[in-house]
Amino acid sequence: MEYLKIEGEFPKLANCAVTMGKFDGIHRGHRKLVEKIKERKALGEQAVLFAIDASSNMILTSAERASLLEKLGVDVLVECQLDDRIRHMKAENFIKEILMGDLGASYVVVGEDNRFGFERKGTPKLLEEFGSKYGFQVEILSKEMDGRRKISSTFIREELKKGNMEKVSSLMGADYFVEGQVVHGRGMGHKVLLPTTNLVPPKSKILPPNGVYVTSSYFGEKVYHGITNIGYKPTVGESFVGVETYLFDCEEDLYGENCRVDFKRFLRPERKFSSLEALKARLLADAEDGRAYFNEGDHN
Ligand SMILES: Cc1cc2nc3c(=O)[nH]c(=O)nc-3n(C[C@H](O)[C@H](O)[C@H](O)COP(=O)(O)O)c2cc1C
Ligand SMILES: Nc1ncnc2c1ncn2[C@@H]1O[C@H](COP(=O)(O)OP(=O)(O)OP(=O)(O)O)[C@@H](O)[C@H]1O
Repeated sequence: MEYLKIEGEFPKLANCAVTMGKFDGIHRGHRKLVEKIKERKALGEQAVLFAIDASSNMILTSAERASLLEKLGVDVLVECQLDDRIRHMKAENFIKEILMGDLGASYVVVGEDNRFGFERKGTPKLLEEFGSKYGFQVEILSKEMDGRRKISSTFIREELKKGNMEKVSSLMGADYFVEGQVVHGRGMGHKVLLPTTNLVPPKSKILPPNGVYVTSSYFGEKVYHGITNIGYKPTVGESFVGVETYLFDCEEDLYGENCRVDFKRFLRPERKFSSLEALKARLLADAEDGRAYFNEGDHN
């Protein structure tokens, strides 16, 4: 996949099947649009995703989103900051200058309530009018629903803030995750409690509430089930929010490795324990709850 971060001028592309929007989280609705642009590859078009980059309070960081879109089969990711030029560009000019002029769109697909351009005046109907006048095809998709509510990044952020990880997974069509390099903690876990892997989550990413979760940790193709604490470790006191995982049945040295932690279910809030012994007893009980989750039904 070609990853084009726009700073100023847009690249000149041609014969593109384009979808556009903010695309934070890549949820089930977004995946439908990605499938549509991929279908157009059979006609010799490039599958292009035009994403506005919000860069803070994200479900996925820009790098995580790029890597996911590459796996999903997007050919070109055009990522653009919502700067003054884009914010003030009239919808008609956005279609003419960027969609038609720069991206050479031959096909555009958006959701039915997509809005773009200055004051969000651009609509799917406007795209259709330009499409029939200038000869590019436009497809408007109905919204992917969860019961009676439309799936959106806003909906996912709300559920993430509640720690409702099963709902988040169902809306996204994949688990919420945190990625990073395994770093050294203070080593106390290993000596007094249980061995753990520590990650420092990216600052731009929204985290679910501090607490303990059932997780799967991926090291390349290798996966370990486990339980993860998000928080400040109040019993011992830490100055930053960490993501710390006890991996079941793992005796490997994983320091320095890249890891992706997929969040499955919230178990309990983080709390301050009166002693490390009390914390350890709780961790062992949490581990039993975590193992029970993976023995239920088809969880993996
Ligand atoms: C699954 C899990 C749950 C945890 N829950 C808590 C908690 O509720 N309260 C707390 O103060 N620390 C909690 N911790 C963090 C421990 O305090 C931490 O493992 C210990 O302080 C060792 O940290 P270190 O690796 O930085 O030495 C938890 C850690 C894990 C892995
Ligand atoms: N549930 C959905 N079903 C189909 N298409 C969708 C759905 N949600 C968004 N889209 C479309 O995906 C593109 C990107 O959407 P965008 O990320 O901007 O909105 P969103 O997911 O509703 O997020 P937010 O809540 O932040 O507005 C747009 O074309 C939008 O219409």
